[in-house]
Amino acid sequence: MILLKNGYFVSEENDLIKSDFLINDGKILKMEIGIECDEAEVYDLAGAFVSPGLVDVHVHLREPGYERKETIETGTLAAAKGGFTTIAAMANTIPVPDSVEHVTYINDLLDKSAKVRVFPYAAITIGERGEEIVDVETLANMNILGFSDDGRGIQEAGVMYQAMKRAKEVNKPIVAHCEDDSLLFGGYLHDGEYAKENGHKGILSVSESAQIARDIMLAQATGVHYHICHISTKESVELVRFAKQQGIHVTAEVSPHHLLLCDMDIKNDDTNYKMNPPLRSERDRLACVEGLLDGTIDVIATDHAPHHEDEKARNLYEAPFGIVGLETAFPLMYTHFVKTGIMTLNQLVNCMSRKPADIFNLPYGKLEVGAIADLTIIDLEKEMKIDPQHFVSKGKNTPFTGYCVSGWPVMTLVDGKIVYQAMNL
Ligand SMILES: NC(=O)N[C@@H](CC(=O)O)C(=O)O
Ligand SMILES: [Zn+2]
Ligand SMILES: [Zn+2]
Repeated sequence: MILLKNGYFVSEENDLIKSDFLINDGKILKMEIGIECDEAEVYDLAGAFVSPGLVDVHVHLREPGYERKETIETGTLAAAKGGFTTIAAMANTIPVPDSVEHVTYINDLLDKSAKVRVFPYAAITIGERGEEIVDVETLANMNILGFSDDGRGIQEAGVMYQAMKRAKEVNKPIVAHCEDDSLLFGGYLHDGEYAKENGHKGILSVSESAQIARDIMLAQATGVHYHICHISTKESVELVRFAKQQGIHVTAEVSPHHLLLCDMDIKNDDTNYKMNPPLRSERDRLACVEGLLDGTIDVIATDHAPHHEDEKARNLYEAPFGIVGLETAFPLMYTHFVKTGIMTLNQLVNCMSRKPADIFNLPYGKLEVGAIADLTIIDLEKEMKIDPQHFVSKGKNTPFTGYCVSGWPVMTLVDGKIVYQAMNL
């Protein structure tokens, strides 16, 4: 039994409410002030904030296959340190989880090494090659969150249509990285001011939005739950807004970096600003913020994409796409969106915990008596500079080095067990 004393949670009305939390057998047993319990291990939260455990539906753990970049152990430790209790692992590993054998192998590795709850995605197509669809009906029964070929778009409309039809039948979402390869023209940064001024090849916004437009029509035709990964352009947001108005079952995520940065924030061709989709224009960034605030975009997902230092040391053209995010997402969002009054703390908790659980039909993201005891304790006052050398992730590739932010997670509980605890708590 664990007793957390003197915490605060946030109500739907965005009021901070003082409470103790008694946790037993993986559940919240009591939630009120003045709980006493002799048998419990007691922790004084000293006024810290208690959030339902954060949920990240878009993480690259890299294992199996790319253990040099990250392992299940280091990636899930980073999740725990960042306050995430449930994460979903993308399928661009070696092997790709595209068969019963490969999904079983990955689930076994997760059972052995994961420090937080992890659901893998199964791929949509064999080898994420966009051609042959996986055995959707069988894989749907294997503890997977949904189907995704993240890292690549599905180029053929017919392949996507058939995958959606089959996913709909088994009640699983299609989680889509939207990118039309025929519209890339060798680009590797957003086709905007920074690319032009510095002589780089640009990625058109339409390479994302054109595929989203296609897929929204396919989602309407099939009735599948279609979830869009890392949305980044104004046009994409407008398409999702339209789709929701039509009653099409579409959800979308946005990453903290697309909410915080635009292409003009790139400094000195630093590859820590290179990710896919790229940092877009300020106008796109503002559209993403607006979309998140009005509910067009449902959730925040980090797209934690660790790479080795050697790989990121290459030039902008040659370095791989991707930045880490698990250990900085909450403090960045809290500091730049809640403290500035752009969104409420309750809205942030909704976007990072309740809604990601809800849209994927997971029983998490709840802070109430009887709920599963996935809790994140956050020191909203604690201010600290982001220093990648302190990351537990193997990936140090962040553009946020030196940002002074507050709202650091200090304790994370999964199923009522402490999986992370800061030294000073
Ligand atoms: N986002 C990225 O820039 N990179 C991701 C792939 C992806 O999410 O598309 C990766 O696996 O490195
Ligand atoms: Zn992607
Ligand atoms: Zn990704």
